[in-house]
Amino acid sequence: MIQPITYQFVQGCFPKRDSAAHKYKNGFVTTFVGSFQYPGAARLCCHAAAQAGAGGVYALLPESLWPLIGSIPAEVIPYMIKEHDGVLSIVDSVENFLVIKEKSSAILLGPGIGRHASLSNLLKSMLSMTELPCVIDGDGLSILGQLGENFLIQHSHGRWLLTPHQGEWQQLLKSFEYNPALSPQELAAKWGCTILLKGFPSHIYTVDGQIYVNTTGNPAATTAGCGDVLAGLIAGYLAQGLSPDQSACVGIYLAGQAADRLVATTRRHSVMATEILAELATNQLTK
Ligand SMILES: NC(=O)C1=CN([C@@H]2O[C@H](COP(=O)(O)OP(=O)(O)OC[C@H]3O[C@@H](n4cnc5c(N)ncnc54)[C@H](O)[C@@H]3O)[C@@H](O)[C@H]2O)[C@@H](O)CC1
Ligand SMILES: Nc1ncnc2c1ncn2[C@@H]1O[C@H](COP(=O)(O)OP(=O)(O)O)[C@@H](O)[C@H]1O
Repeated sequence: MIQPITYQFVQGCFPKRDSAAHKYKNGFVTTFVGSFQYPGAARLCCHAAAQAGAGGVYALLPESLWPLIGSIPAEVIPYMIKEHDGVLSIVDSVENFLVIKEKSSAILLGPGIGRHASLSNLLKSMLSMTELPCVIDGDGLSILGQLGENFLIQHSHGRWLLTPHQGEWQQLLKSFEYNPALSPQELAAKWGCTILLKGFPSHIYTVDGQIYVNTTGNPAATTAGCGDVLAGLIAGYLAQGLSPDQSACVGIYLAGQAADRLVATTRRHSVMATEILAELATNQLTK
């Protein structure tokens, strides 16, 4: 049965914060997002994860982004990775990843990292070295396609959440040599991971066969960067202890609702990713 995501459902999922809370109890996110080509992806993902309430956000960033560090939110803790001729040092990346993942409770990989051949080994190492729940989006999905279906099945164990748009989904199926019409419901169970298939409406397919359908959102949010905000939000909730299914439902509902409010108040046909963030900062969830 397909279950609509409702206000009550989302409200019931929100993390509770008690008086003994401190930042490490609230959960940190380790992010590997953005590149010289896509600095905005780093900015949007990290901002969204912090705003969702993660205790902190670590960002593994290529050293070429250092001149732009001022555009990354001040709350984010950067770990700059050495590069040789524009290629990230695998040793440096993995060393830093090992340090910060120990202090984290969720990982976000992929948006805006690019698709350089060397990233395949890098992502493989990171994904093999952690048991933490992990959101994989954007270029991370393309690289996952190269790593193969068996790698996904062997490592996901219900902890990974894939957030493709239709283009990324079709590409992933092609990489795994699947019929493009294959049901995401069957694949979520086979792969052992949650799949959030973005579109209108967006659907969430869980490992145990449940399907959720989002009830918020509109095409105004089909602008570059809105997916990065969504991925960051989801990772932020994942870090605070929500399950991959809950994090996906909460993230997509909130981002869609923010876009709905913006369209209703501005009467515009289009919204920007930074406007979604600003809207969520003022109104997280409305009835
Ligand atoms: N400000 C930034 O730095 C931004 C960085 N981004 C990153 O840029 C990288 C490339 O992202 P792209 O999404 O452009 O990937 P691609 O460069 O692979 O483009 C997507 C392809 O899929 C096709 N497609 C089919 N259905 C689609 C759908 N529903 N939505 C989108 N495309 C569809 C498109 O026609 C296109 O050929 C990703 O890592 C992404 O995270 C983007 O999120 C945009 C913003
Ligand atoms: N047809 C649609 N109608 C409404 N919302 C959509 C539609 N397609 C995508 N979305 C939403 O718009 C955002 C865009 O995501 P995505 O395409 O991944 O953008 P990007 O990767 O460029 O940031 C997501 O929040 C997604 O849920």
